[in-house]
Amino acid sequence: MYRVLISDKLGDDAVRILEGRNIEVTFDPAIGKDPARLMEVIGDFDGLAIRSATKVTADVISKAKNLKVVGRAGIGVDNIDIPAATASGIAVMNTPFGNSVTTAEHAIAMMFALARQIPQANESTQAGKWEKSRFMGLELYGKTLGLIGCGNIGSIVADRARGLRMKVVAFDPYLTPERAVELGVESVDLETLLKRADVITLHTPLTDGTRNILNDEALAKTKKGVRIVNCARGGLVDEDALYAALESGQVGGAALDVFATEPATEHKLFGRDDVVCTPHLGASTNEAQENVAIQIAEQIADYLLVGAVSNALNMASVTAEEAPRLKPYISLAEHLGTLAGQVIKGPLTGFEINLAGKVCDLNAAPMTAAALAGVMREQLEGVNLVNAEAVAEERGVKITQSTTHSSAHFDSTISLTVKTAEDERTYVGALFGGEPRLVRVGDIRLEGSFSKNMLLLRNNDKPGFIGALGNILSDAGINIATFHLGRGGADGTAIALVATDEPVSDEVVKKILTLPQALSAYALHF
Ligand SMILES: NC(=O)c1ccc[n+]([C@@H]2O[C@H](COP(=O)([O-])OP(=O)(O)OC[C@H]3O[C@@H](n4cnc5c(N)ncnc54)[C@H](O)[C@@H]3O)[C@@H](O)[C@H]2O)c1
Ligand SMILES: O=C(O)CC[C@@H](O)C(=O)O
Repeated sequence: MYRVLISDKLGDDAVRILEGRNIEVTFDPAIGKDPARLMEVIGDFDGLAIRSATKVTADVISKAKNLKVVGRAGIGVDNIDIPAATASGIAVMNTPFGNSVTTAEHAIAMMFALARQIPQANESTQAGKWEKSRFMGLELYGKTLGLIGCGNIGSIVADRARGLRMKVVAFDPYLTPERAVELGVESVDLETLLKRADVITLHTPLTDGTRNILNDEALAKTKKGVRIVNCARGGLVDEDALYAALESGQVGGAALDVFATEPATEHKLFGRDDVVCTPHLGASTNEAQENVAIQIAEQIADYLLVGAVSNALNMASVTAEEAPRLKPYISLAEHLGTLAGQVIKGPLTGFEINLAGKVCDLNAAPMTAAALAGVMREQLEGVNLVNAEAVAEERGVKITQSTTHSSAHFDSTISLTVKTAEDERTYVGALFGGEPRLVRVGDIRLEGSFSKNMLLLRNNDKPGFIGALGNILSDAGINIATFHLGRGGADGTAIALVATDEPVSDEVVKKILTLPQALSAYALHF
């Protein structure tokens, strides 16, 4: 039974869904705030579901010996060390849409709070003051909203702002002209946005390209009195620069849901009349939390139980519908890779995979990853579908994928060619009744299934070899389970694929190689 830890506050639906799918759940939001405890317990779990409090650091990952998936109920994954997770073969998923509407609404609410000073007016009124003349607001109708980042949340903010009859300009290097037209926004460069916006709202991830995107220099280019809203990530706005710009009046007000350091319990921007703050509440509605809890629980369960991959940040997607169809082909690809990995000597330099026939209709990425993982696992520990491509790329392996829509003798075949500095080998496999079979080695056709202990032999196709081989194996107490022959190599050679009940030792392999017809012999395990 798989075990999942929920280490942050998450909607109850997550527990119900996971348990309903026969997964054991530990729900303890205190663990997310206690890194030492997280390190202590994480080794017991196959899955981890989090929000933003739990920090999945490289240290945590190093202790997560059974962990297969980290699911972030939300969007931002800056609390997860994704390269470390990938290196350990752990899938990282998020729920990119579940809280978008709620967060966009928070940004709009923050814009209104700033424009009409609602928090300050509320506090003053409830304190018994009636300061009607103190709170002169800004009408948003006809004003220009500058969106920095126009993805899921930015687009919804644009839509709501247009409903308020604001003009929307957007800076987003990835916004296509067609999408801008569809959204009714004007796509502009950052300089233009800074110059024209009455209110600027940020909706980008925090990356090297966006960190401090509103710094001293940028704020100096804005309209005097501009309002700034940040419901995306702390660190997008340089907080010292913002403080100075508020002091000088260059910025007329700021509404911040996020901070460079969180939780932000003390801050130089606190206590100002021109600043409105919330404690990272963007996603905090029952609706959004229910959405993300349900989505992440289903994604984690689908991944662990079915092999389906949705919204993963470090591997290709596989739908729950295609996962069962892909499964036997993934197994075939992995068997071919495992075979190849046991035969090659020295580091892998090139890897080619060709899908032929009906298999071309399926998602190729998991098959490529499985075959690569199979090859490399023989040389490196801990390679799996999640990290195979990254590990191969790191080692400079040239990966080539191709498809051929017809397959000569089979419904579908997977062909794998592996290259090292000295060698190049090709293995082709197909499915028989859903089971993986080897159907070609180099240019020699054969038809053999994979089993736990095997011998792969190449010999000159001359009399006496099979009898002598049988004698060596029987002298070593090894029983032959199945024997498949392939003949007709261009160089007059034959291939034998022999399944044995017992493993074949190196010593026995050496004896086989003393036979005059023997060209190569490999003891394989699957
Ligand atoms: N406050 C909260 O509680 C809360 C809730 C949800 C999401 N968020 C945050 O909101 C942000 C946006 O989320 P989203 O779902 O819209 O993400 P998204 O990926 O859909 O959109 C981000 C957009 O930023 C754009 N972008 C990237 N680099 C840019 C750059 N240098 N300049 C301008 N634009 C750039 C991208 O092209 C993309 O369109 C994320 O940081 C997310 O973590 C915060
Ligand atoms: O879980 C939260 O409350 C924060 C969510 C938000 O920052 C996100 O990135 O989805």
